[in-house]
Amino acid sequence: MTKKYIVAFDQGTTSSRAIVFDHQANIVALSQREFSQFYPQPGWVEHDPMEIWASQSSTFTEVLARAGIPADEVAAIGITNQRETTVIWDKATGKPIYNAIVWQCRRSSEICERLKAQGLEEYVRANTGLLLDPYFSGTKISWLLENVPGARERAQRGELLFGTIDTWLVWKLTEGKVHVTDPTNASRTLLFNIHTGQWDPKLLEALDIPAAILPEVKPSCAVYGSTLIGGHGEIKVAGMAGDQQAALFGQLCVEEGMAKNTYGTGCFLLMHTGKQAVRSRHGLLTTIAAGPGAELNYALEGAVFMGGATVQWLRDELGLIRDAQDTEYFASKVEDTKGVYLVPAFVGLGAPYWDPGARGALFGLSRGANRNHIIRAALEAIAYQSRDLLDAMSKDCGVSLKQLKVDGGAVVNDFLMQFQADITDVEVLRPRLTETTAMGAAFLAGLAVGFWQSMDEIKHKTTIERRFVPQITPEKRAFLYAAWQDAVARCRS
Ligand SMILES: Nc1ncnc2c1ncn2[C@@H]1O[C@H](COP(=O)(O)OP(=O)(O)O)[C@@H](O)[C@H]1O
Ligand SMILES: O=P(O)(O)OC[C@H](O)CO
Repeated sequence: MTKKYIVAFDQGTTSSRAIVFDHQANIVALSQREFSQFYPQPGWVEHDPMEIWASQSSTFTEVLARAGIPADEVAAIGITNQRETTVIWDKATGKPIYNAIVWQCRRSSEICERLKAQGLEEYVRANTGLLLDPYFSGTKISWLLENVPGARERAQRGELLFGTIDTWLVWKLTEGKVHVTDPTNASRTLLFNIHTGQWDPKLLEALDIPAAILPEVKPSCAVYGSTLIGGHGEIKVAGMAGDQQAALFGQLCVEEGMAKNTYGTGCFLLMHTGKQAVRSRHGLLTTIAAGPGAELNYALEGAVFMGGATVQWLRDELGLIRDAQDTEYFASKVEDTKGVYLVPAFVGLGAPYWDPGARGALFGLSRGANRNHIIRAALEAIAYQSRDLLDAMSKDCGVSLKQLKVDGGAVVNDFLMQFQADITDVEVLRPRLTETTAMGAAFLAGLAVGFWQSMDEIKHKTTIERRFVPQITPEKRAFLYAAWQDAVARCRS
């Protein structure tokens, strides 16, 4: 049977998606399932790993049915995933010992403070490119080993395995045969030395994590194993990257200085820095970029925790909208926010502030402020936070970006994209296919199995659908942004 398709699994924070791509990198079919979010305490966020697997595997069956293709026409499955989210499971039974601790979860703040007190921050910064913040997997693993009864002893006896979601999915797909991750995901764990490309023994010791629970690290573009999931023989599992690095690759930002911003649950601005691991002096992270080869490439990254999730908050907690897309309609009904600013520091602030103790606030309410102003302020907050990242990146690199490639669920919102261009004074480029995260995973998988032969072949497979050009005056931009900075300052812990 000729292999005509690549399927990408895009396991995000709010939903699991499976997308079938053909040889032209067109989307043939898509299937998506949301899954449960658990908030057991303020600032804590969990997922059920079994529900993640069930939602992801069912999207595969569904997407093949929608595309009307048999599983044996699939050349490979590529994987991209929410990063940092931590699962520990029993090697023999496959049962998770606890829920997955999600990247947004703040429960390991105290462990971070402990490590800071031990003077570890500089070592972490220099060797992992990260900071001591509960965002990253390492302290989530420590929390699980400290708090789940018997976990440390079981880990020491070699009975448990750790994985981020990529690792968990490959392990499930291969029925427990393959325990693997890639450098982009490994570089988010706090345990991976981004210069040597190995797990770092000093950090494993400091966090008291047995090396035996860690997966093997293989290149992002490689064949990891095969799966019987489609029920029609073996399909290769090949190519994986954390979702932000997959989006960078899917946007074909593969050379120094190329950048993209993804608007999903969070917002993630990444700039490729080639073979150079640039150290930020303005609150950004150094991370590994995905590429077609085995050599390590790097990126600078700014991560904002509440991007599209701010819109979910308007919908689920305030009941101001019924659907995320309603925000565009309501925000456009008013000329401005009437001075209302929302700082969505609901789980603290990420880059460039790194303030886990900050909390959200709504400022500037007057008697005439209504739902439209609050909704507009929520969308503007997403763009303001992205400007914070862009400014930090410009300071680190000494150059200002003129163009920004965008992707992710929220970029369909024209109001948001226009405001982003206005407030940053940068041209915002929206691609024809905004599923660039999945496309990045598909490219990695397709290159790994020879479905596509080279970067040259995939280079022309993405096109721009719309350019958003800045339209406000420099004075207005400066006025609006100064008030945002003031609002952020008032939310700091
Ligand atoms: N039209 C829209 N306007 C603003 N936000 C939107 C819109 N559509 C979706 N979103 C937001 O985008 C996010 C979903 O994007 P997605 O890329 O699927 O996220 P993830 O990969 O993190 O699960 C949600 O947080 C949702 O609130
Ligand atoms: O699920 P997303 O797309 O918001 O991405 C989550 C990030 O990978 C967290 O670092």
